Amino acid sequence: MARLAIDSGFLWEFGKLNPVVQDRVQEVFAKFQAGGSGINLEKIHKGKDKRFRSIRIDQGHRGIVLAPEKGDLYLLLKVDEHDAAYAWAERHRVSINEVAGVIEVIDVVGVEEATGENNAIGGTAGLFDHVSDTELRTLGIDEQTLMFARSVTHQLQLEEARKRLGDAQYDVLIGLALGMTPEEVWNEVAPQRPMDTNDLLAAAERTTRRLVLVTGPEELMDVFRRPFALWRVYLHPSQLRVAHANYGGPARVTGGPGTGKTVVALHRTRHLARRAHQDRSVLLTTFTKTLAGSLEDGLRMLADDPDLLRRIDVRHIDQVAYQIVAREHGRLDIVRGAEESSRWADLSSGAEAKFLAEEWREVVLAQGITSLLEYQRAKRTGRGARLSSAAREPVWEAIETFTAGLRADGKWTYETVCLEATRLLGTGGQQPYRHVIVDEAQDLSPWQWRFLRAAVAPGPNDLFIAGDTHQRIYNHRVSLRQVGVDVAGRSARLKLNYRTTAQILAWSVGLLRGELIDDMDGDLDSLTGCRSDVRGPWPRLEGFPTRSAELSFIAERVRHWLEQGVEPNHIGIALRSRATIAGVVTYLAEHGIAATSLASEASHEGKVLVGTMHRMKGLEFRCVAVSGVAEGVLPDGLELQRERCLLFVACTRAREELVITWAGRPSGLLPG
Ligand SMILES: Nc1ncnc2c1ncn2[C@@H]1O[C@H](COP(=O)(O)OP(=O)(O)OP(=O)(O)O)[C@@H](O)[C@H]1O
Repeated sequence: MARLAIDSGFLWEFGKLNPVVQDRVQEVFAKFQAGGSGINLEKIHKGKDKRFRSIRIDQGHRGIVLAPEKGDLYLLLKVDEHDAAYAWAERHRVSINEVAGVIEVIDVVGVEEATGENNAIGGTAGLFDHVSDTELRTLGIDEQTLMFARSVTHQLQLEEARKRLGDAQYDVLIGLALGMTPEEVWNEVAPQRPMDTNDLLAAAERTTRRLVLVTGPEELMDVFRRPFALWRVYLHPSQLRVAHANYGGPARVTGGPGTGKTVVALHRTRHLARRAHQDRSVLLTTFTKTLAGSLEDGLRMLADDPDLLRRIDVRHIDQVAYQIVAREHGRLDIVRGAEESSRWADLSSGAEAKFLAEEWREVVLAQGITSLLEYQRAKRTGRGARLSSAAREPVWEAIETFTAGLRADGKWTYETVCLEATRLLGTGGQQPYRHVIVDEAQDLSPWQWRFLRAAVAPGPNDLFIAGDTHQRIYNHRVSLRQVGVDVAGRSARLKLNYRTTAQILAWSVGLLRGELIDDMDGDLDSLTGCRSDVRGPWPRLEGFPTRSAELSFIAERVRHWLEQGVEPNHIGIALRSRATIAGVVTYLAEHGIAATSLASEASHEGKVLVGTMHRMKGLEFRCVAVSGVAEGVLPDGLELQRERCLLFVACTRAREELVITWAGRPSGLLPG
């Protein structure tokens, strides 16, 4: 039975194939792995690597495989339409990097072209003039890449050629370009142990960044079933470092959209659970039920050992707090939005009632205020007109009446549940968790943070926080230090986006207009350095005179994507308001496209998914239409920032294609 190592490029192509061809690929390679008859490996005469063979998938498609000179390990490198697959084989070569010992797939024609282009432009000083040829060779740079390196005068040229170079050689060059000394680079890239660089299997085992080794048919099928879920098996070194680090206290990971923060949170959860001893001692949590559900799905893809899973609790924060309080008080009667508003309205009229509700959340709860005196001393930044100390007295009284009313009626809001849970944990209650991992941390409220802080004993690896303040879609502005979470010196940032094309990412980052947003730790944060290696079309922006013309365009686009073989539930339509979802679902149905609301509990299989921008948080689709981005009254200040972030979140859900549409005039949020 042949052993197979599947290259990430192969899986990426596979994931994009029409499902019928995908089935055929699976069949062929399952047979191949089993040593089946009728599978022919054909030599590729013009291939750049004499070990390349082509394998027939169907009439129109070919796979490219590297057949070993000795041993039984085959590398699956490429699957594509006939001509594209052959063209690939005529450009690429596979080699083992002498220093790092990993397998590199190099676009040798591309590197030659890039060298020629750079030389034609010329330039004053070479970027690597300070490093000698010998030093470059010692670091594992091959002769062709050496010539390329000598042609580079600007870091951008290196970035542009990144996809063409071998991974390990790119790492060396970028390290040097960023000012590391050859010794420092050597310490980063060279493994500690000596190794045999002729052994393909050993090299494949070391190439965890881009190769997945499969030993049996089940593993092969599992990899094919989830072609985009490569993160399960390999992490980028920068991700792995964070996921497996040993931290003296709270730590966090930040990074732009799609950089793998959730993936790191999942790996860290598994890592800590493997070392934990008690059931339910590791909490993986976030701020909504939907997101907790997708964390649970992700975790199940990563771990199937029931003993390990038992040690992990995956629930959203309100639910965790609810259980702690319910243990003490029995079933809780939770007051929802409308009833809460009417309770405020009983205390005051119209705008005043709304003001009271906001004052309670944004000042009193946010700062953990428990007395009139504290309230009178409190800062009310961002809350509009000043309130004198005397004017605060009746406000405080009204808030106290509201909370006392809830207590008297045996009713709760999720906020009061959270406060009570924190109180119970503080009064002798034992901290229920050894480790808490929080995803989408930017949207937690201060009272939820205080609760989490109380739910885990301070100590090594107590809290791990993943989030991106550019994706904050609710109003909470938290200073981690003020809620007792100090991540100083334990913060890492991820920069490589794995989800979105460079075009979608760049355009979406433009929506934020370079806005600097707080980093929850007293500083400002920007998305500088966040990048993607995958290319694709630029987002399409389309305005229409009427809403029905807009919907007709969306239906046409969706149909086009479906015809391209994109599965219906890999297509998402994002809307600003919940009220418009049903209309879009019906419109698509009337035009022969099965669709459903993202919020629907029924199966999403075979249906295009329509949802609010809020609901899209944390999800991803191959193709996304953001609809209804029309002119409207734009708020200002923080509200405006939040609207921008929301549109940014919706747009960065798209892996490959993004369209933005509106009827009438475009929204002022779009770049002019
Ligand atoms: N090392 C990796 N290799 C391959 N794919 C990866 C890797 N890390 C992440 N991904 C993929 O990138 C996508 C985004 O990852 P993830 O959802 O963890 O990012 P995120 O930073 O949490 O995003 P967001 O902030 O936008 O919600 C996912 O499809 C994930 O499978």
